[in-house]
Amino acid sequence: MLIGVPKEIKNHEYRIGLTPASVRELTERGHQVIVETQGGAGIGFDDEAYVAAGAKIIETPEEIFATADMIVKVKEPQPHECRQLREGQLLFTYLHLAADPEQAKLLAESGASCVAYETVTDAVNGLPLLAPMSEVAGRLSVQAGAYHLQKAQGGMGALLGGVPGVAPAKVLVIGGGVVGTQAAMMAVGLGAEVTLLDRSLPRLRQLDTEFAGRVKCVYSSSESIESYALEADLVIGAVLIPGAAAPKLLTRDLISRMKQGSVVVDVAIDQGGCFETSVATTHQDPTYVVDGVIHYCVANMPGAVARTSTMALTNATLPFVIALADQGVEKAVATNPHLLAGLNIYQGKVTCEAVAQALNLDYVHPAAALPQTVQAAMAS
Ligand SMILES: NC(=O)C1=CN([C@@H]2O[C@H](COP(=O)(O)OP(=O)(O)OC[C@H]3O[C@@H](n4cnc5c(N)ncnc54)[C@H](O)[C@@H]3O)[C@@H](O)[C@H]2O)C=CC1
Ligand SMILES: CC(=O)C(=O)O
Ligand SMILES: [Mg+2]
Repeated sequence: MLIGVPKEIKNHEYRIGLTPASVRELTERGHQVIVETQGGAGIGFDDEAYVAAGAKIIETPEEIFATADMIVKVKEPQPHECRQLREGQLLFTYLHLAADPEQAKLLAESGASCVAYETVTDAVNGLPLLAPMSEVAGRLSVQAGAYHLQKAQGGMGALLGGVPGVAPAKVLVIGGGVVGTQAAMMAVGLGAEVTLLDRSLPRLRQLDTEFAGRVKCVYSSSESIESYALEADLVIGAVLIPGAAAPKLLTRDLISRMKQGSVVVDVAIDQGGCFETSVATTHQDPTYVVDGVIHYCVANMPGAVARTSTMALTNATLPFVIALADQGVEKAVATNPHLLAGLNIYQGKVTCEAVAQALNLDYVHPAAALPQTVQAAMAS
């Protein structure tokens, strides 16, 4: 298969879909890989490293989109990238379609098969291609929050850990999955007073044991969200209903009653955000203020530490890239239900139920969208 890797074009996005090490794995299996010139240069993967791994360097993204059988990216394609996709082509990247009707429309119109990293599943109810970036974003969320609590950044001037004689700041983490757990761990490490809310009792039990009393693990309800948010210096939004738009858990009214100079970090912004006042921001201009509360809503937080993130992401995506390249999309998803869960758009049809629901579009079960011959093979 001819695999194409264009340079990422979102604001301050230096990650890349394949490292030279992952290119080598693919070329050793007989695949061809084309990489846009300077695609990994921002994080120390220069063109020579890709050539040494067996890739060919291509001058323009247009040539990559025009020739590759599979496009491997990191962030969701931007509108002019979507328009270059074509029928029969395979796109493998983050999509976050529930919050992005325009992208969903363009991808459906392209006729391409689009597999979203964030809805690929695993055998233990996890999201293995979201998890590494959630680990990064969870850890970063506390760094971002701590920074913006500083007076010169517009914050109230609080130090997360306090000092002897002065109480630590209060951190509220809403959602105790991968992002929330990593955020709580970092906040504990910095000495903050941490409360974590989740709606899953098994998850709360597990975290209560793991944090051994160092984090208050509380059931998430409108009441608990309100009472802890009003006391908080930093709130981190880390909820997810896979594939779906994030529920709005902090209302505008509640935000208006929070402490002046407090900070909210909405990590769930890529699924539309879990605070009513959240609007996606960029690394270049990451924050804005609503009613005295600083909002940090960067939709590609891991891009800030792009070298670590690229390696963590490609460690997880490579086995799936190999499966897709070796078998082609139809056979790969037909033989792996976890990859099938990643199929969001197939030849114009929306094949992820949560996305279809969020965007009020017709849903076709992914297995039913595949060609008859593949369906027959799946049934036997
Ligand atoms: N902004 C960025 O750069 C990045 C954003 N993300 C996003 O962060 C979000 C969280 O991701 P993960 O931690 O990997 O998801 P996860 O699935 O591991 O955890 C989500 C948690 O939210 C909980 N939850 C659901 N509804 C809730 C509610 N009403 N109240 C409290 N908890 C609730 C679930 O029980 C689950 O424990 C996702 O939207 C993900 O796409 C992830 C990486 C980077
Ligand atoms: C998950 C995601 O949106 C990111 O890594 O940018
Ligand atoms: Mg600003």
